[in-house]
Amino acid sequence: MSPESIQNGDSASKSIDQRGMKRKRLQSQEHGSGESSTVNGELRKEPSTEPSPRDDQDDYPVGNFSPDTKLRLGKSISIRDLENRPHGGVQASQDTSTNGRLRQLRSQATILRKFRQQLPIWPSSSTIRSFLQSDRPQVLILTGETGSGKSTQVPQFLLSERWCRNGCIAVTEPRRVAAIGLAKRVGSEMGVRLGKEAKGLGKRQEDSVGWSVRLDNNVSRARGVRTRIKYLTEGMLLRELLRDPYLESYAAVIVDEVHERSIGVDLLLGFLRLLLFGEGDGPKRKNPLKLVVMSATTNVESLKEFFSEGCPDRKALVEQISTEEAEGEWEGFSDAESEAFASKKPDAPKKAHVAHPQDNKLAKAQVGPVSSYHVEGRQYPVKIVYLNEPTQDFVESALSQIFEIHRKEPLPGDILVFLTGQDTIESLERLINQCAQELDRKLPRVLTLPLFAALPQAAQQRVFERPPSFTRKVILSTNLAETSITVPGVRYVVDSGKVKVKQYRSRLGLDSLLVKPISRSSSIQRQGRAGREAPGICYRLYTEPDFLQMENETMPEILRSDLSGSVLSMKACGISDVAEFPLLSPPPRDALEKALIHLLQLGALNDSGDITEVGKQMSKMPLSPNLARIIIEASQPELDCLEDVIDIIACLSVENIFINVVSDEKREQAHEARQNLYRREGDHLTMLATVQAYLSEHSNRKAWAEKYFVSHRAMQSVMDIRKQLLAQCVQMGLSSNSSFQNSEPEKRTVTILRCLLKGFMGNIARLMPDGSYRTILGNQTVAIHPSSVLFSKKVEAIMFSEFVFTNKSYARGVSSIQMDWIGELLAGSGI
Ligand SMILES: Nc1ncnc2c1ncn2[C@@H]1O[C@H](COP(=O)(O)OP(=O)(O)OP(=O)(O)O)[C@@H](O)[C@H]1O
Repeated sequence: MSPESIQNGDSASKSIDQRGMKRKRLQSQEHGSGESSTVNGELRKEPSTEPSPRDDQDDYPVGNFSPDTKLRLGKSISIRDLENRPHGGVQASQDTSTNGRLRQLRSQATILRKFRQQLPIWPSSSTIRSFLQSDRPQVLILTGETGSGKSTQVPQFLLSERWCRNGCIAVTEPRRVAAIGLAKRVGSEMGVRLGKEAKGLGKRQEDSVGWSVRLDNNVSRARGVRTRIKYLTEGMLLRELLRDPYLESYAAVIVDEVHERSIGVDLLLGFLRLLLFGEGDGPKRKNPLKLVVMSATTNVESLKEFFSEGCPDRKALVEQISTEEAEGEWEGFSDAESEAFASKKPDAPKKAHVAHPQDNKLAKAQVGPVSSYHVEGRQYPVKIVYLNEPTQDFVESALSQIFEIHRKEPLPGDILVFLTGQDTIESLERLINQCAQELDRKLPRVLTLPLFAALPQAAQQRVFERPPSFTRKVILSTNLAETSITVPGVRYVVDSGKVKVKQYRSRLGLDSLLVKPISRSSSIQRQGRAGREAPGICYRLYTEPDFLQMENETMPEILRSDLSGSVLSMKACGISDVAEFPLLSPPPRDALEKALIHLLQLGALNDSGDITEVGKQMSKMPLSPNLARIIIEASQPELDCLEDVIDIIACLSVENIFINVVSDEKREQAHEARQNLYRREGDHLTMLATVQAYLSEHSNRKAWAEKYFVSHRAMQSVMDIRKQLLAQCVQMGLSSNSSFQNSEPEKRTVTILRCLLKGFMGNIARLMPDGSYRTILGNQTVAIHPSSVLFSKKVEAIMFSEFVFTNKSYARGVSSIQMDWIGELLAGSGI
């Protein structure tokens, strides 16, 4: 079985309408963007994946129920019953008025309340609230099994607190798909309208739940609407900090899935610690902020230590606890005691009960600024199955595991498979579709759905939809689905045990992408995507000894990444001495210095290390400093190639716009078909030509993409990102006039490449006499990646956008440049 043999590409065609290459400026409308899915290997045309007005409504994801989940509501109602009713479980009503809609939402919330009451976290509601009741800033570190109800319930528990009555709760999630899914679910549970759907109710206040993620800010701005809970990605809250440094619009912040230790989480924890405890200047807000840090798998002690270090009352707190311990009145909360209390075990230590804040007014006043609590219990068991022998090829093992489950297990029971990236997902998708065509007709059909970051948002949301009847969903995901999300219907998890991680090599100043074993914490999170609606099974495609050898936790991103973006965020938020910024895992000093130097070279900082105007603009963009610098350069009136550069950057933000073909025959066909898109200057201008040709296609973009072996899916994401970047540039007053389009093509090409060079000045290599390329900074040998249009070409120097290390060091996204440009650039940047 070869993964590419299922391609539907037409025979190669050389003729691209040259007029079609000229596009309308600023055009970002999609045409023919209907996404396809594959049911039993047959391509099906689905409705357009462009967000429709219904996408923000909770028509299917009224709680995203799986069809047969019994709510355990007592005798008669199952989720299937609910789904069969319009509006997720409310009697059919012709009343489409606002009041009618609100009534429907409320009935649905009443039904869901019974489900919520069954969650392991439910009995701990008042305990959790009592940790945050003092009139000082407080932190609660909350742990509990996957699926116990942390992400959906904790914000709702806090809403009724006195200190929260007029505020909003921000809940951060590592990824947008989780933020949107949770907002929808919690909106249904609360019985309120979501985001912009809430319009206000005249004299009465209307409560709402919203979300804010890249490309999509769904928060109502209507008068009379109070957004009570807002789910957002960590990056979005960091950006809000730039606008509202004291986060005055929030009464509480909940940082969810802290174990992921993304750079965003670590920076947020640092900013929040400063905001809560001031450190030097005292707390910085009028009302004390409450912070809850949550995860199923985290190191509670290190978090406690981190926040306690920043807390000015720390000494007093420690003394107070120890005095009272001696008196036998206050025990604080050891995990065992909390657990015993939460589960109301008859043998719970009496002292723990006495010490419980909700039961003891004195103790309530003494709950310290930093506490921790563990919620005991999980909803449904998940059986773990290991391989007996290690596998050499996890894609093939996943394929046989999927079909074993499919043949053996009855419906319902969708399968969620964890893989490393878009490339492995797409190969497995093709293999599954091939095998599915040969399936016995008596077996259910198979619907494969990919899920990775570069997928357009609407396509990502499809994994939450209910499959057609007699069909099993097989979701192929990166670690995007690893935490926070509940994919309805999933009973089986297949875990490859691998993840693709970015690793920064500070000596070389280059990022590389590596496939590595996951940590135990990730493995537990992956397992936890089953057992959320019914008992489940997790098939680990590794042996038990391999599991035991895994690192406990994933290495924090801040210790393995280029820190330029983080340092820029700190500088933009007014942190002058970044080495003093509180971080849970402080990175080595030389990594910080490298980042400072890099930002200086980019012109984001001045010689005194202060942020410049250019740096401030860069910090507002949802891009790495390199890419943000390129955009600013391109918007200079004398260069003025902003829109072309945006098209290239949008392509760089997805994994690959071209379909990865494997066999020699297909490769030749693809090469032939793409001839008119290829540019001799290299990959960046080839990307630009491809976007322009795609935009000029008005009849059927999907067919166009197939014909040129271009990934339609990737191009849809490119269109999304492009639209967002154009809007962002307009908002920031960066614009271009049309004269650039009229200038000579040769001159335009040089201008674009020189703009790119401004951001990629660390990624340049020159040709050596022996025919190899060596980087100018770092003196590292790199080869041009086989996927590049410049593969095996010899040019005097190259610039590249990505460094990949597989069996050797490769430059990916390569353009040919001239040595004299480099000379001018280096002279200007003071390197
Ligand atoms: N979108 C949804 N559709 C259906 N059920 C959901 C949805 N979101 C949550 N649930 C149900 O609510 C339960 C609690 O989910 P929640 O996300 O609050 O748990 P959690 O403790 O935060 O889990 P994790 O640590 O894995 O993120 C889930 O196990 C599931 O049964």
